[in-house]
Amino acid sequence: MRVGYFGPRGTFTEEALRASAPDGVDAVALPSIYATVLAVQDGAVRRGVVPIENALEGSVDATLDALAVETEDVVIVDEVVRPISHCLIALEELELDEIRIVASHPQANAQCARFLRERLPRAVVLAASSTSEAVRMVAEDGEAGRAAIGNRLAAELYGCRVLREGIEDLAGNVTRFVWLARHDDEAAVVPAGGGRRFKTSVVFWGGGDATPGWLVRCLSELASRGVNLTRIESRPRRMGLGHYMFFVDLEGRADDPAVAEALAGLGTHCEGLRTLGTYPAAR
Ligand SMILES: O=C(O)C(=O)Cc1ccccc1
Repeated sequence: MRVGYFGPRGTFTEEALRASAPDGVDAVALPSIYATVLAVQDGAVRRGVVPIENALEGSVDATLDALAVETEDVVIVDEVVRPISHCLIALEELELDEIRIVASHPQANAQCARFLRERLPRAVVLAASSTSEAVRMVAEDGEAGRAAIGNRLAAELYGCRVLREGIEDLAGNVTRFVWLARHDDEAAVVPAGGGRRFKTSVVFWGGGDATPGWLVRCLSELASRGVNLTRIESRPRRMGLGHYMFFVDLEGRADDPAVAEALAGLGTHCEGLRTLGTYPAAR
C-alpha cells in the first residue's frame, strides 16, 4: 500500500509513519502537507500521514485548512501521538556563537523559541518547508555558520552532525499525527468494538454566527447529550473578520446514538457541518 507523508525523507512525520504503519507499506515522501492531503484525495496514494497538533505550539493550520477547505473526500482514519525532541544540526562541528543562520519548520522553531532566544541570540531564524528540508538545505549549500533544527534521522540521512539534543522549550513535547484516507475507502474504516475508545472530528461554520449565543447553542447540542469535547479550534473562513470555522474533536463514534443526535442538532444551527473522521483514539 502506498502511503504519502509530509516529507522530504527524515521528517518527524516519517518517524510517526514508521512507528505506526502496518507491514508492507510503501512510504512516499511528498513536499508539503497540502500535497499529501491532495494525493490522498486524488488517489495517488492510498493513505496519508500529516501532523495536526503540537502540545507546545498548537494546531498545524495547513492540515486543518487542507482538510476543511481544499478537499472534500479526505477523512481522518487514525491518530498517533509521538514524543518530539529537537536537535540542532549542522554539516560540521560548530560553536553556537559561529551560527549565523538557523532554519526549520515554523512549528519546530516555535517549539525551540527559548533555546533560539537565549543560546543563538544573533542567529537569523528562517522558515523551511519541513525540519528535514532545513537539514537537507544545510547539507546542500555546505556553507559554514548554518544550522537546522530537526531529528537525528534527518542528520544521518543528509550526512550532518548533531550539535545539541533536546533543545525544545519543555520536556514532554508531543505531536499528534493523523492517518488520512478517502471517505469511500471502506478498508480504512476501523469498526467499533475491541474495547477501543473512539474520537470524532468535525468542522462547522456559519448560520447564526452573527447572533448572540450562537456558539453556546452549538456546543449545548453536545453538552446536553453528555458528549465530551476534547478540543476546539477556530480558523478564519477567509471572508472578513468575524467569520470562523470551528474544528471540534469529540469522544465517541459518529454512529454512537448520542453523538449522532448531537451532530444532527449541531447541524440545525450551522450553514455547514462536515465530519472529518471517526477513528480510534491514540492509546
Ligand atoms: O517538519 C517536520 O519534520 C514535521 O513532520 C512537522 C513537525 C515539525 C515539528 C514537530 C513535529 C512535526
